[in-house]
Amino acid sequence: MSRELVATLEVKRAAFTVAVDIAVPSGGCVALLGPNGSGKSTVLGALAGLVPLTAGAVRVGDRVLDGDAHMPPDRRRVTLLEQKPRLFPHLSVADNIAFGPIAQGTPRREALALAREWLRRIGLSDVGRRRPERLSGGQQQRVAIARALAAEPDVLLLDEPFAALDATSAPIIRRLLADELSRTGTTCVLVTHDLSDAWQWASRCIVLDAGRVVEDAAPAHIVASPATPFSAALAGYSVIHGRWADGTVITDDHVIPGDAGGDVRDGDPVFGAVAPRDVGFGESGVVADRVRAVSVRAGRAYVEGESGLVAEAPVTVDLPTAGQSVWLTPHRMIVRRASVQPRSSESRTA
Ligand SMILES: Nc1ncnc2c1ncn2[C@@H]1O[C@H](COP(=O)(O)OP(=O)(O)OP(=O)(O)O)[C@@H](O)[C@H]1O
Repeated sequence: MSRELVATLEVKRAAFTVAVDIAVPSGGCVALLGPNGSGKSTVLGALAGLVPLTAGAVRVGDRVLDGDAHMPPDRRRVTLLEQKPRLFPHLSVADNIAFGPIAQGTPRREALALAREWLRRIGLSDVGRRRPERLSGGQQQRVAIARALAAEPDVLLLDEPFAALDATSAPIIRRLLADELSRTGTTCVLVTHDLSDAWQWASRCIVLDAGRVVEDAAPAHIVASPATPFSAALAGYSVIHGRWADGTVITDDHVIPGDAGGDVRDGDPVFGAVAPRDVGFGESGVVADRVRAVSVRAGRAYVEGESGLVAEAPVTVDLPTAGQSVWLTPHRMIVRRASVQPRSSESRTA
């Protein structure tokens, strides 16, 4: 049975409009990324049937969820898992997990046996009779995952499911969810602010800005060659904004050489993406800068200039301090037009 998700969404929320096409192959995962307020949760709400479409259609396999008619959320076999577990407070943990199967017609005794099996799988066998309020946040999120998957949805929508978890719970829950998604072959859309999660889970990343798709590419492509300032910053590059002229990016204060694609013309607004490892610093160089901050991580130092450039260096060298003048030299800067249309060469499908 195919669980391919194909959606063409248009949603208007007051002055805000989302217009997005999404296709996720059966059992696959697509990541939705974008700045705050770009429309990611609205897209998930629309797919779940919680936010009405102004126009468009949603299909999973051969089942039409939106189009000529609107299928209500509880019949769509599409489950939304958010940052907060949102368990039913008046039901026991086991009854929370059994809720979906019972609603779908599974006899109560059988559904509770299923819930016990899920509790064993998530390492919480001894808490089935408790109310959710007596569990920690991480335990509640594990139960929320079990409740979501026990209902055997065709599509699981994940809205930053790891964001509220501590450093101990997060990897356990990541692993649990990854195992269960691959075991059950559930199709998945993941909203995240973490490119590592997108890299690990998704075959494609769709980047939204102001309700429209501005980038649609494989995670590896976004890491190597980000097409928007947002994804460049997400991938760990320093981002410089300016205008392109004579092989350089001209900012208010600096002139920085870069490598632009053929579609960039003199005078175009552009952004440059520079990896810290590609920036040197010293007493002479390309950009006369002032040190904003110096940080140290895993034996490497990061010298951040007021220009926005960051230089990586060994901690053994004589490091400058904040406020000190320094010359920064970017050896390689990817330059792209600042307002990017969706990549026409990339298919919208995953
Ligand atoms: N119930 C609502 N009524 C009207 N407008 C709304 C409603 N919910 C969200 N919006 C607007 O829709 C836009 C997109 O919001 P949305 O929550 O989808 O963004 P997001 O990308 O998920 O943001 P974040 O990363 O902060 O969670 C915002 O401008 C927001 O103000």
